[in-house]
Amino acid sequence: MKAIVLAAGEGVRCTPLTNTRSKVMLPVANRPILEYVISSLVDNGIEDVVLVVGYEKEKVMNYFGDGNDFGARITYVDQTSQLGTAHAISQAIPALGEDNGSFLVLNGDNIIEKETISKLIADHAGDATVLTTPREKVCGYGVVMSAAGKVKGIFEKPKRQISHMINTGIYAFNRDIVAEIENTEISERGEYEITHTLQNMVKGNRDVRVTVTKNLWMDSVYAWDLLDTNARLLASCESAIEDTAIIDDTATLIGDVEIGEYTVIRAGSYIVGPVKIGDNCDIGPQVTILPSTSIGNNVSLGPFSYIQNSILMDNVRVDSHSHISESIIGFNCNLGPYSICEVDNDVNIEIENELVPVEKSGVVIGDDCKFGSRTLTEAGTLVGNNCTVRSGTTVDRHLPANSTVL
Ligand SMILES: CC(=O)N[C@H]1[C@@H](OP(=O)(O)O)O[C@H](CO)[C@@H](O)[C@@H]1O
Repeated sequence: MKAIVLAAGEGVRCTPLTNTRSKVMLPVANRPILEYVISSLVDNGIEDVVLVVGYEKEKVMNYFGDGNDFGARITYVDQTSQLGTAHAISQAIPALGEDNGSFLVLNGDNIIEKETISKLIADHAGDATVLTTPREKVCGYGVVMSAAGKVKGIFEKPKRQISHMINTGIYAFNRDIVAEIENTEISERGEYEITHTLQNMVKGNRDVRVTVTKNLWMDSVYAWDLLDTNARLLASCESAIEDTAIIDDTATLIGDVEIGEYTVIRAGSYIVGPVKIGDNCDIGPQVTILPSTSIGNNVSLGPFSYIQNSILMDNVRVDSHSHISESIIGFNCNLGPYSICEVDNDVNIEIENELVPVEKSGVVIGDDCKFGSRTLTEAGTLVGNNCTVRSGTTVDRHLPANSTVL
């Protein structure tokens, strides 16, 4: 069996983190989201992967290359205009080659594990099989109604809660889906949607089946949702310390802590897992890192800094006495001494002209930002890429990319 993975979209609601890379390349537990999808395929014996790329495709292609390092054989298909999921699949099908057997389709931006798709692969029969999962809130997803294992209706982002089974965006199709896709009309959202294709098939009495997974399937709709996904993935990490790492005798490590190559943990630092720390990091002295935190490669944390439930991407530098909690700090950021990322409960974050309620929030900072000393960034603030925040200032609203706060 071969697989088509859709990885062409931007993920606009994950702004500012998706301003220079697509959502599939955002790191959680120090791996891009797409790597979890590829691994779950390879673990199920599916090595031939057609990857549909588009937005910021070079970053995807540079990371995954021909797939060899990940145990896969990857063929890339460039979707130059993003005209919907059915369009993306139709562009990719020729790259499956002569093989006329059934194939899988997956979204590249949902985190899954091996078992999530094992049952779909085993169960697929009929013309198409849709993988669903139960969710209390189905808003923003495709919703599936079924009886006796057959799909009775699939509705894209309905206004009413008509079922608790959501479409995971993972399917097994027979090759003759091509003709069905060709007959799919453009939707009211202006796209060719595979859910529309499937609904047409149901109406035409084709054999469209459903299978359910209760295994891992996580979607990060907004940037701050990555923290939940990160915590869930870290929960299954195990202690592992590379031989080349240097841990001072007076440092305390509790629970599952992963430490990469050549990383130094200096005197008096206190780390409570689950925590992942990448390669070549310089931590401490006297740094506190609490669950559930992922720290990328080449990160330095100055004395007395405190990090909790956060994601720090590669090449971040945090100076002494800084406080980062419930926050995401993008690649190559520099936070001066006494930088505070404030945390608050019940914050409403404005995004894409919508106010989104968040139970507990810190801040999200895009790539290449520079904060001077003694800055305070208020809870729920999104800072775009390449911003400069001068010493002693408070950031109390979203900053567009390339802003300077004096
Ligand atoms: C047209 C289409 O394919 N919609 C899918 C797809 O929605 P997006 O908004 O494209 O992410 O993925 C969802 C799962 O993440 C699924 O629930 C939905 O039905």
